[in-house]
Amino acid sequence: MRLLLSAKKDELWKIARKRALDHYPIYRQNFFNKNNVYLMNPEDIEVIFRDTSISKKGSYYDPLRKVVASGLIVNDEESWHSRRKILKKSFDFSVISKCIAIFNKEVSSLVSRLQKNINEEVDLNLHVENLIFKITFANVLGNESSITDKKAEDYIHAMKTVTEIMLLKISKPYLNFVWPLLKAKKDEDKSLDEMNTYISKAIEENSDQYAQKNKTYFNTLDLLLGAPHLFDTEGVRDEITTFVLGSQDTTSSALSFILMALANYPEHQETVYEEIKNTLINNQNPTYSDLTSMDYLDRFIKECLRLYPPFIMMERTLTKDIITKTGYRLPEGTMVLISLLDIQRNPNLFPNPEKFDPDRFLLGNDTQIHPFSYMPFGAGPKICIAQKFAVLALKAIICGILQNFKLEPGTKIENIEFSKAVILEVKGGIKVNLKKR
Ligand code: HEM
Repeated sequence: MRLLLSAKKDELWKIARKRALDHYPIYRQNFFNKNNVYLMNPEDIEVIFRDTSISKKGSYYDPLRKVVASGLIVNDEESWHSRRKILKKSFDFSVISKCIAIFNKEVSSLVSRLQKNINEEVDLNLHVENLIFKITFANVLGNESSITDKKAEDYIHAMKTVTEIMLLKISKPYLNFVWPLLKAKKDEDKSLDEMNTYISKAIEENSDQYAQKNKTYFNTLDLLLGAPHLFDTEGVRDEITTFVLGSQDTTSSALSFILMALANYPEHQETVYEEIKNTLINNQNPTYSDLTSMDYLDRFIKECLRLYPPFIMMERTLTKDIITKTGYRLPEGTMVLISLLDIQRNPNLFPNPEKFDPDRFLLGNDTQIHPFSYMPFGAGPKICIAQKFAVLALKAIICGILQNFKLEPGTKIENIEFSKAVILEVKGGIKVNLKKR
């Protein structure tokens, strides 16, 4: 333990990766007197993730609770079930198929902006932040007209401060004792206030749509306002903030790594591009069915999310003693950590794990993959509610970019070093070179 504490942050990161490789299927690491167990065997994980009566989301998620007290992602109460049932309707076919027009509009304006960067090395993440915020928010409100670039930027700025502080609290839980004295607390309160004011105003401005009669289409806000017995004023705000927070960094991270992989593997980029060209013959915008029909793009994204899972770690705290399938006794109160980065690169679960091979996910080959060994969107009843929406958005953005640009590497895969964050990032960001198609 002393050895661990004295090592530098980078060293700790490497030690954690090596431990995961050396100690499959399980290892323990005490952290501030807490009994933390890393599980890697999919059958062990399945027991905990399928049965919500034996575990809950524990203190790992506390910093998030400060931001979205009752939001779905941290809700372990009875109400989770009924709230999720209602919110799930936000991602019904009738709703997300309508979002494709918004995706296409935002992607077109991104492409126009990027035309100015031809032959330059760009960090595309910086360019897509606004786009991701706008498409998530437009889906929630069913209306994008009230979201100006300036408003999006201000919100994203406040959200970044809050997420950085969340990371600080997760990595240094002992700060809790002196938190009220720190400047970070003031920054957190100010940014949270800005976020809440922004969302409350958007709710107020868009609530009148809900009152319209004979609606055939219900966006997230309609669904929330239509169930006041489940969502009070704060509940509505918490769920909307949860969607925005849950979407922003995860989707940006996924996109950055996908673009890096496209740029670094030109043969795969060509195959993806051919598929796009053959589907969108007149270089038109994709429809919902175009996006769902692109199988190679689908496998390419899956392989990127295997090697580069945006949500690095999931956690559950046991509410009962259990014996794992591999025979270990874990007492009530154990914090179980699921490191997606390690599990999805483990050679016991993925042969030749470092090889970039989208065909692992080819129909037939994918039967070898245990669903609880590949979980970029989580697994079990608490799986990401917006998985389909996120993949469609990623596909629409990639279509727009590859229809107009050829990508060459700025950042080289062999040189990347991950930042020690909650959401997967590369130190110094990911850069690609934009060439004209
Ligand atoms: C590539 C993008 C995304 C990734 C990789 C991702 C990943 C995840 C993961 C791993 C979980 C499970 C966490 C756990 O069990 O501890 C989760 C849950 C969740 N995600 Fe996503 N997510 C993405 C996009 C989105 C988007 C676009 C939204 C909203 C519009 C969203 C909203 C949520 C919500 C509300 C939950 C909690 C669900 C529940 O507990 O019932 N996510 N996500």
